[in-house]
Amino acid sequence: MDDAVKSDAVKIHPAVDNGIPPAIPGFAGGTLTCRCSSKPVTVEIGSQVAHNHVCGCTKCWKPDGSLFSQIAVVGRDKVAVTANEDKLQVVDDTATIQRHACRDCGVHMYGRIENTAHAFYGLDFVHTELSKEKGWSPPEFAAFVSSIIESGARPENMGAVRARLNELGLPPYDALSPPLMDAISTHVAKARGVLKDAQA
Ligand SMILES: N[C@@H](CCC(=O)N[C@@H](CS)C(=O)NCC(=O)O)C(=O)O
Ligand SMILES: [Zn+2]
Ligand SMILES: [Zn+2]
Repeated sequence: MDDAVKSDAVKIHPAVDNGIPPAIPGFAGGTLTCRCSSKPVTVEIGSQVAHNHVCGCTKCWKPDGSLFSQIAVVGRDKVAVTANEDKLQVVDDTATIQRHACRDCGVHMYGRIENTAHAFYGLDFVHTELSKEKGWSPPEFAAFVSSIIESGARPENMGAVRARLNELGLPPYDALSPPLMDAISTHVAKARGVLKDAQA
């Protein structure tokens, strides 16, 4: 990276650019609200989230001007739409993750996997920055980093982006983190009967 460029000149996501607040022990959820000034969609999350991370893919919702999204998982039984559900529509019904977005402001309120055979079936994907509550589990890694190029990021800046992610304590990966990729492959191997005694 060019030493003349201050590393914090690389903006990753508003929730991490100025330091990443820690989880609060015992934190048990909150309310996500879309960006509409009138009749906002609200979604109640009834527990702490897991596997929070920033994602560079083109499919996850990003705030305006952000290189990455911030996304975590929570049990689907802990997710309830509590207002203006009629404004939600699925962005792409052919995608593995069905992202339910507000049709007026475009914010994704939750993503759901409906394929019962998928390794992550039972988990919904949520953006905790849509809540006013403090104490959510912070992002722990960066996923699909190379994919930011597909949204227009300059390939020659990728070194600086990865350096900044490392500096923030968000190790960069071009898919999910190794433990999550291992969990997916373990699930597939078990389903195919090629792995019978794994613990994961
Ligand atoms: N390079 C692709 C990667 C897309 C991708 O595979 N995204 C991951 C991380 S969210 C995924 O699991 N997608 C499933 C889906 O979008 O349904 C892009 O940026 O669009
Ligand atoms: Zn909205
Ligand atoms: Zn993504």
